[in-house]
Amino acid sequence: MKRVVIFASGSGTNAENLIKFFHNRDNVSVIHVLTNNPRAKVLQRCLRFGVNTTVFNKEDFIENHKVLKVLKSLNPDLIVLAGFLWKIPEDILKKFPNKIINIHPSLLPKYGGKGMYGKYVHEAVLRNKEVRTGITVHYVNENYDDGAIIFQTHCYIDSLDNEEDIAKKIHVLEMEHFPKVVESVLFPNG
Ligand SMILES: Nc1nc2c(c(=O)[nH]1)N[C@@H](CN(C=O)c1ccc(C(=O)N[C@@H](CCC(=O)O)C(=O)O)cc1)CN2
Ligand SMILES: NCC(=O)N[C@@H]1O[C@H](COP(=O)([O-])[O-])[C@@H](O)[C@H]1O
Repeated sequence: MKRVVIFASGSGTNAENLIKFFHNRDNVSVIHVLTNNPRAKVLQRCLRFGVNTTVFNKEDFIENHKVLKVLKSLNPDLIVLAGFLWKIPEDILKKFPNKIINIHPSLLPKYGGKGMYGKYVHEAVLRNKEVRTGITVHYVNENYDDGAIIFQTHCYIDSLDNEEDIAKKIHVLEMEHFPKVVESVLFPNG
């Protein structure tokens, strides 16, 4: 059984989508969700599906390595960042090399890096009058949005689209593709 752990900071629609996708599989389980936000809606979603959660603060994450200790006890095969808004620190990266992936709501390398998350990405895409945007799933390294790209797919931006319209198009792509990308990472040989 492949063990998947998710980090999320907000609504958690991607986390829920992954939990549902793997819910009745006998070879993959989303065993735990961690968040830095005690008010994150992802916590309610996990409660509904009986998925255990951990809420942590900056000290646990960076100073006392409590999050690393939790991850070691969980022993995940894959760590998935799904709307997680803090930088994964060196200690976790070193402990789980090539085992951490992230979903980003743009066609990297464009519109990535510090400050580029959620609506800020869509606003920048709009501001620059892009005709296409999309999603990228990539491995996580010490920088934001800089790791090896695993998957990308795109959608088109219509002239009347606003930031919310783009967010909806991105959401559709994420719901459709992310679980299958996670599965392909877990089982690279099919
Ligand atoms: N080591 C890594 N950690 C994380 C990565 C990564 O690629 N390497 N990806 C991010 C997710 N992400 C984009 O996909 C991202 C999230 C947040 C930010 C950002 O600028 N955050 C702010 C803090 C925001 C807040 O606390 O509300 C900041 O760092 O000042 C950029 C990119 C997850 N972790
Ligand atoms: N740079 C990271 C970033 O912007 N991630 C984005 O946050 C959203 C989380 O939605 P969710 O909480 O409903 O899954 C998703 O669109 C994800 O691509």
